[in-house]
Amino acid sequence: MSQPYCVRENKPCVGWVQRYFKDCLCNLKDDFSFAFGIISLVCWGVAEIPQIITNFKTKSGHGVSLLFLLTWVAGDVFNLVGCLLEPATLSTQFYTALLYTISTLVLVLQSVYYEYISRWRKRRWMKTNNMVEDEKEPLKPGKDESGIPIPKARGRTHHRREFYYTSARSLAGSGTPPFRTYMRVAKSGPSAMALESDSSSEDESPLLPSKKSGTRPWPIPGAAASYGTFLAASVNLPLGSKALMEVKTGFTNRRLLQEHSMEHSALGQWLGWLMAAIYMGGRIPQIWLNIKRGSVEGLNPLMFIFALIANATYVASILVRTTEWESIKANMPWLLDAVVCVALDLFIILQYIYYKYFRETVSSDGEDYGDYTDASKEVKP
Ligand SMILES: NC(=[NH2+])NCCC[C@H](N)C(=O)O
Repeated sequence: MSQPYCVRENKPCVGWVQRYFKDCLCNLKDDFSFAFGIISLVCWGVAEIPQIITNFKTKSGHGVSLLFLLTWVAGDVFNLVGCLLEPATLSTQFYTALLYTISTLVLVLQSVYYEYISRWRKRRWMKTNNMVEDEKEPLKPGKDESGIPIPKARGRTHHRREFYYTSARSLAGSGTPPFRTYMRVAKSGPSAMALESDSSSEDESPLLPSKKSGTRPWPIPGAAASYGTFLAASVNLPLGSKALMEVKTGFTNRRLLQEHSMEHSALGQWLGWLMAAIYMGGRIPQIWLNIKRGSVEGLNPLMFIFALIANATYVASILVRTTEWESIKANMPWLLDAVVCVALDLFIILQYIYYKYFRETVSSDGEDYGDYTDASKEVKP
């Protein structure tokens, strides 16, 4: 097989880059573009690790919106397929997509574990314990119970706090869900989701006294379902369509596709735009969660700092490579998405600074999940 060659520069491509990334670096612009691509790849590679560690330390995933993570996963799928089909995308783009899909899956699984599986196990354990206790003791209101501001308890995020301030007996009543908890009509769209207040990660409102009972039912990811409906409806998934066949064929060989780029780039573009819409919309649940809680505890800002750098260098890698309109146009969904995400991540980082340093009443040891230790200050009226 002949060594790929830079025609204009009259020299061979950079060997290892060609070998591992199937990319031909011919000049300084290409080198810079590739370097930016690698920075982006590394940043995405590490971006989610701080959050995974924070979740692990707090044994919770309440700081990050699960909906946000799910939109990442959904966008990642379109991104991967779009990158495969669109020849104008760089190979670093594809590898970056592969890398963050994997780390996001880890983060999603971890959050689901802490927020649902582990909580469910705790609740089961509590129930069993309460039943045993109820058999031993006659029913009488505990003296602490009257002083407990149950409606203000922040429930899910602070399940440890619940254990301290909510009596075993009041927890035992939690089998009865608050009114309408289970009979939720699926609403679509972020605003509808925002109105939901008693399920999923987005259910903390520490600043406003809640009208609902302090005892909490097993959380159903209602908002997740609503938002999923919204996303599914807005992207109009191409299942069973001719497009799916094209994707199947496309997977077989990216090189082959490049030869027939005109045939397939339309689908690649289409998937790219779907990806962009999903990614851009995905930040909304996180921004909303922060606003609703009036707090950023449990959220690791490093994830958004890395994401910001990763998105910025991603844009740079594309724009430094070429300023030809044709290529920029083909990369438009990826460019626009990354630019908008930079702005949204900046917003989230500013939100973090605001809530952490200007609004947060709890002073912790510098860790944003430290409020568990100081829960009484927030819970007591
Ligand atoms: N699973 C991921 N980290 N996906 C990366 C998403 C990239 C997209 N530009 C965003 O910032 O949302």
